[in-house]
Amino acid sequence: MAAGFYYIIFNPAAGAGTAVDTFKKIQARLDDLHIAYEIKVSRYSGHTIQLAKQIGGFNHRDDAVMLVIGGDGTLNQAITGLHQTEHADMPVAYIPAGSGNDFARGVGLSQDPLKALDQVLAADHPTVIDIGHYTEKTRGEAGYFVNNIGVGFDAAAVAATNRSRFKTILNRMHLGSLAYIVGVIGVFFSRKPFPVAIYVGGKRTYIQQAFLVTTTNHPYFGGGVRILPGADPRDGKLDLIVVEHLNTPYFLFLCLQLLLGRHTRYKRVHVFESPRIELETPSLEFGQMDGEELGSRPYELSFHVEKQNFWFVV
Ligand SMILES: Nc1ncnc2c1ncn2[C@@H]1O[C@H](COP(=O)(O)OP(=O)(O)OP(=O)(O)O)[C@@H](O)[C@H]1O
Repeated sequence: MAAGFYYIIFNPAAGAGTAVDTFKKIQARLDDLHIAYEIKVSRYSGHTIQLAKQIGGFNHRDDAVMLVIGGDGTLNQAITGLHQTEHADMPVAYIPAGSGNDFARGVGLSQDPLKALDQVLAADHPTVIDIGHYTEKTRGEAGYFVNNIGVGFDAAAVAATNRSRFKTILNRMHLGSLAYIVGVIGVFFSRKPFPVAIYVGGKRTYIQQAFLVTTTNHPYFGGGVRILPGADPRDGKLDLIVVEHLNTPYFLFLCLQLLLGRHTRYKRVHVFESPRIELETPSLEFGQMDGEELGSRPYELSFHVEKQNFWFVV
């Protein structure tokens, strides 16, 4: 079955505004091909959730696909909104147009918008890919993530990057990953290790000196860093990595090994894989979800994996 209609959700703020050019290219190609669509533009932070709720709530077509043009945060919000309707099974197509685009990397979707559109248009049935669901008990929140949820180092780096005046400039130069690296260096010297308790398969693991605690759906985070090369977004499991910080030189060594893809072989790097994972941090820590800030708090998180219909071929 071919897609008969595309509901487009477009975030013009994604990629520090570079998504606008991407959107124009996609629209021109759809018009050339006489493909039917309707555009909904995200006008403020969080608006994408409302737009996806409207699409899922009012759609009556069996052949409709929701096509998201934006970054990982936009995709997250579109899926979150769709899951608040009776049409959570509507397939989601995606054109990466953000700064990091880790989901596209993680599932094998091209970073080139027109090539990604070719992958979308080549689909004739939904493709099922894992997404994560989380519940955060400290503040009674719940939701979905497509990439990862991090507590500690990466989340502090996201918070620092978002407050950085360099982010917009670097994004305009297509150097969004560099903005994140600047944030990483900034927090590296300011954050302290913290204790974390992990619960997987009925077993509790306590780690006293955790620094990075990231639960991920696929290998990438932070705009292309392969944090967990073995994480597979189609295996029905989530992966959790905890990197300890014993002292600065050793942590720097582990970071170097991470960049070389060899970090998981060291005993101060802990990897857990399961459809269900729980963790608790007693201290106030930063959190991030798909690159969006979750705020600072003691975290009590439960994760499980769910299946989502997507619409593209890889
Ligand atoms: N019209 C808008 N103006 C400002 N912000 C918006 C608007 N629409 C959505 N947003 C917000 O834009 C933010 C960034 O979106 P998104 O994550 O898609 O892009 P990105 O950060 O550039 O990409 P990535 O997450 O892939 O690095 C989200 O927090 C979203 O709520």
